[in-house]
Amino acid sequence: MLASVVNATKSFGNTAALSGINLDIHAGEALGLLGPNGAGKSTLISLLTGLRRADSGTVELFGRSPLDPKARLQLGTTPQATSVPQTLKLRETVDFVAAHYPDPVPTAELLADFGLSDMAEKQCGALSGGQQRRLLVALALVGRPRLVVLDEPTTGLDVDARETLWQRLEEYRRGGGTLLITSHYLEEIQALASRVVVIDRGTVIADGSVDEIRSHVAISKVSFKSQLPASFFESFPQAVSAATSAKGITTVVTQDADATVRQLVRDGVEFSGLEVHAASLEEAFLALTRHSSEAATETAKDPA
Ligand SMILES: Nc1ncnc2c1ncn2[C@@H]1O[C@H](COP(=O)(O)OP(=O)(O)OP(=O)(O)O)[C@@H](O)[C@H]1O
Repeated sequence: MLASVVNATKSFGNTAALSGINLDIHAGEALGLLGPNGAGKSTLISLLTGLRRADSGTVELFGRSPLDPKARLQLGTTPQATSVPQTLKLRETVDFVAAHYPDPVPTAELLADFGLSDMAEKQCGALSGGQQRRLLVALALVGRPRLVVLDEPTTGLDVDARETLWQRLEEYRRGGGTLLITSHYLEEIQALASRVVVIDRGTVIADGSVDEIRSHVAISKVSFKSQLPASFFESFPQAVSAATSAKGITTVVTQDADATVRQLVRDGVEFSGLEVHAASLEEAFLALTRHSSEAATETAKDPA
């Protein structure tokens, strides 16, 4: 195990950012951390990277305290909203960070990997927003870290730039690296993560592969064209809702797609263009976090 958080709490004044959270990070995995705004993701990362201390509980990084420089030497990180030194050249910036590590990636190689070779002699202040993000992720990798922690690494990047960064991160992982990443882009988590942890209100509410997280929310969508009104399908067994789009496509949200399709046939419904979709990661995520906040509201309303 590379890192562990056991029963950690962290409050800021009266706000409990983390309330007894547990998390293990295993070598070689790409762990995607998901959660709504304010769920506690950045706070959790700040404990793991030694930027803050937990109020209670234990946090270990490579079997040591995350505050121990020996642990931090094996860690690469790009915190949310970091900026680059405006007047240093790119090459100087990479050299400077590389000098902290025993066996850094050579500067020219790293800049080439991230498509920044042409900019090597330019000042960092001249970089576009997307190039800055690329440089920051490159800097997280310069020390050949065992674990890379990235808090929303591709926010604000266009699709091409994002996909280029994903490729670099995949290569890092194929080379034996471990990744912890938060993102508001669910397709990013879907593309990169081998395991997904959903946190809400400072605790873990789901932990599994992308498919497992989706299956927590046993919901599918059955779509087709028919002449019947959507309300006809609402009474189907296991149906949750039904609606017809402007294009005349009816979508039945159901807890059992097979039962819905069997019922269509049994009722002799004339349908065409049948499609069945599993819930997306986004739908699963929304359902999980909505459920968790509704439960919390219920508890607050009824303290008994
Ligand atoms: N320095 C701070 N001072 C006071 N409150 C804080 C501080 N840092 C975080 N919080 C509070 O702790 C809670 C968790 O915040 P955190 O930044 O960890 O969430 P997050 O999941 O990273 O959110 P986001 O997705 O918006 O980045 C929030 O209620 C936030 O307002």
